[in-house]
Amino acid sequence: MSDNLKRAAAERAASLVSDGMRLGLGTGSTAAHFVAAIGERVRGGLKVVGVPTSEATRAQAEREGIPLSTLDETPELDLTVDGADELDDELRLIKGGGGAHLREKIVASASRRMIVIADGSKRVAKLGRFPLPIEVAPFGLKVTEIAISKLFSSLDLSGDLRLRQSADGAPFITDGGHFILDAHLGRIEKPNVLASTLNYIPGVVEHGLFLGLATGAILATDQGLVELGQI
Ligand SMILES: O=C(CO)[C@H](O)[C@H](O)COP(=O)(O)O
Repeated sequence: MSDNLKRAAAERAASLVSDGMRLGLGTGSTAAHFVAAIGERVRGGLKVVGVPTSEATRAQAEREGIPLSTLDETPELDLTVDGADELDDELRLIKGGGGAHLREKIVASASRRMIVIADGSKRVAKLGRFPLPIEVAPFGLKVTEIAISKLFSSLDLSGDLRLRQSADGAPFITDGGHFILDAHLGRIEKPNVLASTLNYIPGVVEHGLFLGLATGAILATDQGLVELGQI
């Protein structure tokens, strides 16, 4: 998707922001346009406070001059705007392509509204084409991997689990100091069952299925913006 379309979705989301709002600031290339748009408005006098979902977003928001807070200081947020790797018509998401889904999920769960901004091609009939990111503790990696594979078999899911690597070939390390296993599943028939059972596996820190968190979506397409849910 062109950067102009990402920016258009982000600017529409930024137009929903008003004085006094406590904002969750998402992570990724689309969310970065939202952070830039909010920065511009802050420099024009908008009064908001932001809670970043990653160290990268924190650094960008600081450069933009957006006043920042933490969830400990500000545990209730009015609106989170974030990107997604996949979404379906029930506003169920796969996130974590950028490896930030642990903080993204905590921030979204602290928000009254979560609006997804994304490229229209990320809208799917069934989740799972995008590999599901599963953040895991480095300790006992093999044991956790085996437990996840057994869970997949018991749910009739097949596909590889791949340890995410950085450009230098070393394991990718999240902001929380964990690894990510990307599950190449193809299709996820029952996201609710998979989401809840993954959470029971010791060693799984958080997965990228966001269910019941997004309240709306703004999708950028060549034909214009498409809005889903409550905006
Ligand atoms: O979940 C995420 C990061 O963990 C991102 O929001 C997701 O990967 C989408 O990124 P982009 O807007 O660059 O396509």
